[in-house]
Amino acid sequence: MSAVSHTPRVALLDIEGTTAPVSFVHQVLFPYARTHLPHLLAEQAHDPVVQAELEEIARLAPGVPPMEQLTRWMDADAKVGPLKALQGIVWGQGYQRGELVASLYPDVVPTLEAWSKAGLTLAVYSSGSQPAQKLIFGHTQQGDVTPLFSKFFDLRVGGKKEAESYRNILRETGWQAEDVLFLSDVTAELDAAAQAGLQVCQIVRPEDATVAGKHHPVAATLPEAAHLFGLPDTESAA
Ligand SMILES: CSCCC(=O)C(=O)COP(=O)(O)O
Ligand SMILES: [Mg+2]
Repeated sequence: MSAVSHTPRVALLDIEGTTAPVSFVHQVLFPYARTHLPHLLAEQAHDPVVQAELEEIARLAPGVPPMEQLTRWMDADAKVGPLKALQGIVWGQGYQRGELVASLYPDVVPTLEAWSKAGLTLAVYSSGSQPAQKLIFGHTQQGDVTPLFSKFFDLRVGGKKEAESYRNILRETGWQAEDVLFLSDVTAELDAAAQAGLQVCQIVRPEDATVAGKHHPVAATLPEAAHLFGLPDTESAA
């Protein structure tokens, strides 16, 4: 049974819990950043990009030593611009050294290839910084899959639990709200996107023990979401 009367033209995808396993983000990426951020701050504090983020930390948390503030944010899994930007820089060094390779759920690349082939526009909206998004999709076990995506949105459009952020994405792209399908594991993000008029689907991955909400269509994988929304899945595109 289809969940919609209007077939989406754009798929806007979350990362953690939707395209990349929560375990990869929390057990590989976050610990890697926690280990390497002190060295980045010690060695590259005068790099203009790092310096700009340190200034932003000082503005948000006056008087708190920057590494202490970053640790507080990491402990709280806070989605804050300077933390996300600096994590992205550290991850970039990790991918470059071959110490990080990104894991995606196995259904992601085949399904996105099928959607792209069918003419869908694909885009990412994650709390991870735009450079970090390009890094994760640029260094997957399946190679560089960034060419699948037309747009990468991060916290610069606003937080993912605020409807205004999705309106900002619509304004920036000219997409019609009803043409866009937002896929995420987090119900508060789906509530905000739905409030802005987007179609939404919760991705509930059994391996991540995601809890299904009551108000939005639910799928365990991207091919399952494809069936709900009248999109091609891997098999029908082959
Ligand atoms: C770019 S991968 C790391 C994602 C990240 O830093 C994060 O906080 C998870 O955010 P998402 O919006 O993808 O759930
Ligand atoms: Mg998520």
